[in-house]
Amino acid sequence: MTEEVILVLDFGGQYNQLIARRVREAHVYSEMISYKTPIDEIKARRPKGIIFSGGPASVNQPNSPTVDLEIYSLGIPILGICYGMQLMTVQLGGSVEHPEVKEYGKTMLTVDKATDLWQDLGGERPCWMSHGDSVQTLPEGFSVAAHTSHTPVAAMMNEQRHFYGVQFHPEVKHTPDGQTMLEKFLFDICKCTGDWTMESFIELQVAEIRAKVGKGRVLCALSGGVDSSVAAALVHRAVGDQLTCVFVDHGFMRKNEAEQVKKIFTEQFKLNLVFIDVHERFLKKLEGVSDPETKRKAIGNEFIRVFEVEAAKLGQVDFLVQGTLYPDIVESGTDTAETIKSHHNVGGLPEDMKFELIEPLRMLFKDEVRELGIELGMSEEIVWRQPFPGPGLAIRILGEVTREKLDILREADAVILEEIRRSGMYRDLWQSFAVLPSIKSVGVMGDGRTYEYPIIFRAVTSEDAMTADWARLPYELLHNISSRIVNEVKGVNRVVYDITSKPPGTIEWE
Ligand SMILES: Nc1ncnc2c1ncn2[C@@H]1O[C@H](COP(=O)(O)OP(=O)(O)OP(=O)(O)O)[C@@H](O)[C@H]1O
Ligand SMILES: O=c1[nH]c(=O)c2[nH+]cn([C@@H]3O[C@H](COP(=O)(O)O)[C@@H](O)[C@H]3O)c2[nH]1
Ligand SMILES: NC(=O)CC[C@H](N)C(=O)O
Ligand SMILES: [Mg+2]
Repeated sequence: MTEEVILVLDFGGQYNQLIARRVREAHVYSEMISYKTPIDEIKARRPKGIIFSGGPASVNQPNSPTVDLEIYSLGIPILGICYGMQLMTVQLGGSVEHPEVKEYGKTMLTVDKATDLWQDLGGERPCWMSHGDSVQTLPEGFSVAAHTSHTPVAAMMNEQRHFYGVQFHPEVKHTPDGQTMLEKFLFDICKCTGDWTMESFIELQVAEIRAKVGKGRVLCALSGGVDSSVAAALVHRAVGDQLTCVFVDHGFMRKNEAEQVKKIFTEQFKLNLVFIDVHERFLKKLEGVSDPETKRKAIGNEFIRVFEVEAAKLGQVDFLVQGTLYPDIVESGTDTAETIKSHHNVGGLPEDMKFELIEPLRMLFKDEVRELGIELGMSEEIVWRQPFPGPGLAIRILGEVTREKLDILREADAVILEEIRRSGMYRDLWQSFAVLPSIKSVGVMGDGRTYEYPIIFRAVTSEDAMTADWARLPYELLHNISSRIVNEVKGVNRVVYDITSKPPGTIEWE
């Protein structure tokens, strides 16, 4: 196995990680790193190629993100996408301007030079655009590879130096030939071999984890969800008995969940496993807290404090494994991306945490993790579980969390899951769950007036949680869920269905 890597320099934007993911789909390992990464670190990785991502800034603004000029003298092929192409243009002596007409969405591209990335791709083909700035004058040694009706330089290249720029986004599915172009960059230009597989990812991670941990002890935060289960299996393969998994029952789990996780994990895995029930502690921490970010941070903090107590019982523990995925990181905010919500395992961690984190999945998306889980021989029952957020029901109760609201929500949620499973749609849905707002409405039941909570039912489809759509469920199923909740769950007199996609909504309500 070769250890070739393509580095993606991140200049911002919520969807940039898709670039690295598309490269991995071509069986070449890829990671996205901040544009601020020092050039020496980039050189030390010895990438076969570098991709500059798009980003929200304009290269003509003062203090817009940039990269060390030395990058152009390393002899490594570079592909600039959108902002990345504009940056390459100005750094190499060309110019970028802000024309009257902007291009957003599907646009026809005319290929002028069907060589290199466009070998066998001549003529007209659709691409997906999202830019306000455009290349005005080419840097020396570059020629136009493609244009559109509004953008004379929609793609450019310097064949000698192996520098390429595209104004459009080859990483999105709306550019049908995008993957083909990327693959030409990887294989024809960067000369990658394309022998990267999940199996090789496992080998690489196992070796890295062993080197990092040495003879140390490791704690794994295990929720029974897909990500932490896969992370635990991977780390266990690397360090065996040096690993202890800790499941925290914070009281915000779903109906019977703690028992189910206990059963699955003691039956299927030979891991050191500790279950701790600290629901009183968590509930107390959330007393009087209703702001979503405050809640998330309080939960993230408390998780770590609980792990510290467990670690102390084991003696010296230096490492904490979490099943963090890429979307958790980007939503929590990065150098370039705005904070949407602080995931408990990223933005919610306390500053004074002493553990060193081991997060082998931090570059991956959920479907890649599922593939990895299957490769590791995990059961479908675990691999295909719908995601459940670490803070659990606490972020599905809008406003203050109380015992009463938790009980109501838990029962309503159980009805939903039961009906969804019965309908055979469980796997088709990314998530399906109940939310409890802290408001009440008037109803009439058995000729009497009621004044009780509504339940919000949310069901979404998604590929990676970065975007999602509300599920078009059959009316009959909606009816069953609604009538069962109102009839069976005390304290609820109304059910509403959330028909908001992401964006503009998020999947969870807090
Ligand atoms: N109840 C819990 N006990 C211990 N660790 C937890 C718990 N809940 C979450 N975590 C930790 O936080 C991480 C992030 O949670 P997240 O819900 O994103 O992942 P997951 O539960 O492993 O998988 P899934 O996304 O399928 O629910 C987990 O991977 C795990 O390390
Ligand atoms: O472990 C987690 N800790 C968190 O703090 C957290 N917040 C959201 N989520 C899950 O992330 C995905 C995207 O969620 P949103 O669309 O609500 O931002 C969805 O799958 C959410 O369930 C979390 N998972
Ligand atoms: N998507 C992008 O990278 C946009 C680049 C730049 N902000 C522009 O509008 O042209
Ligand atoms: Mg989870």
